[in-house]
Amino acid sequence: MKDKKGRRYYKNKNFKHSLKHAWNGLKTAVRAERNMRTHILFTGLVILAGSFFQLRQIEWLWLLSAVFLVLICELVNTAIETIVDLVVGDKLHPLARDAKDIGAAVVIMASLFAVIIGIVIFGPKLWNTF
Ligand SMILES: Nc1ncnc2c1ncn2[C@@H]1O[C@H](COP(=O)(O)OP(=O)(O)OP(=O)(O)O)[C@@H](O)[C@H]1O
Repeated sequence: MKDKKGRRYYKNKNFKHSLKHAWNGLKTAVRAERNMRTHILFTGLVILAGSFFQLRQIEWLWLLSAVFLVLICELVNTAIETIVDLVVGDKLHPLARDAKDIGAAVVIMASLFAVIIGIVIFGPKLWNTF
C-alpha cells in the first residue's frame, strides 16, 4: 500500500515515529518473552553489584557491553521467532525449528560471553570479600 507520493503508507515519517515504534517493539518483547524479563532483572542486579564493588571505568565498559549484547540478542531472537510464527503459523517445519534453534543459540552464546565477563570482573572481588 502506497500513499500519493508513492511511499509505503506505514513508512516512519521522522525520527520521533521511528523511536515510538522501536519503543513499542521493546514493550512487546518484554511483555511476550519471559527470558527478556529475566535478562532485564539480571541487568539490574549486575548494575547494583557493579555499584557495590565500585568498578573501574574499563570494568563498567566490559560489563555493560556484555549485558547489552545479551539484551540485543534476545530482541533479535524474539524477532526471528515472531517472523517464523508468522510464516509457518501452527504448522511444524524442520526449517522453522532450525531458525528458532539458531536464534536461541545466538542468545546462549551472548549469555556465555556475559557469564565469562562476570566471572573475570566479579570473581576476584568476591574471592577477596568472602
Ligand atoms: N513451527 C515449528 N516447527 C518445528 N519446530 C518448532 C516450531 N516452532 C518451535 N519449534 C521448536 O520448539 C522450540 C521452542 O519454540 P518456541 O516458539 O516455544 O520458542 P521459545 O520457547 O519462545 O524460545 P526461547 O526460549 O528462545 O524464547 C524451538 O526452539 C524449536 O526447536
